[in-house]
Amino acid sequence: MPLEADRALALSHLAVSHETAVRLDIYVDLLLRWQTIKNLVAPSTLEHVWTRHLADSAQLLPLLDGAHTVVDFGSGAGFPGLVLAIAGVDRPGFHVHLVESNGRKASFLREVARATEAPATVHAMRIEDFTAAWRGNADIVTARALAPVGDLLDLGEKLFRAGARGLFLKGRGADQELTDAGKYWRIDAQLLPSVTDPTGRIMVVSKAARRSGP
Ligand SMILES: C[S@@+](CC[C@H](N)C(=O)[O-])C[C@H]1O[C@@H](n2cnc3c(N)ncnc32)[C@H](O)[C@@H]1O
Repeated sequence: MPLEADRALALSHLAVSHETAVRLDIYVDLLLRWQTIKNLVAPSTLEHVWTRHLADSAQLLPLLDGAHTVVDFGSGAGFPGLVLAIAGVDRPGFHVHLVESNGRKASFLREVARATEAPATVHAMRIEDFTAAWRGNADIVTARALAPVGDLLDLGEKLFRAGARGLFLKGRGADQELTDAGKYWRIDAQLLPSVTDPTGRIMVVSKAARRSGP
């Protein structure tokens, strides 16, 4: 499918303003430019960048409720965190923290955030170091294609203990991940169908507490 048709399909799923669509265009232009030298996403996904990456990320928007602060673990080229920041630009007080340890990807994230004026801060560091130093509040933790939910809960324990909810874009193994993590965590979670991927699931973790003892 040509890029223009993929863009039209993605935008038909997303209720975004003309201004947001323009910002997303800037994002995609930069991604295509940087990709030739920095290899930021799997080349096979570029043809469907709008549906595969942007619309996939943006489907979390309605689930943010009134969240002000989002922390995105392992942002890569910005999915889902940077898309949420761009699409949420008009929400008062909204801010997304993008945590990405790869320096080349972090530079790209900074460049897109600057060019789109997205309310985002890039933390070029390991998630473990970020959470250890984190002193703020987080309403939501997001992640896509980073780790099974049990590992995400380990990484974000401090944030979940303080009341953050999790929004994780998952594949077909989401049920099994919850079963595995349930050995160590008491989890209130819901699995919603992905709008963009028939095998995908959106995992909504409303509460997670580590089980004590064996
Ligand atoms: C498979 S990519 C997924 C990127 C993006 N979330 C997406 O869905 O396209 C995982 C990303 O997480 C980053 N990452 C992995 N472990 C990390 C850690 N402990 N701290 C910070 N970033 C990490 C990697 O550098 C990589 O960019």
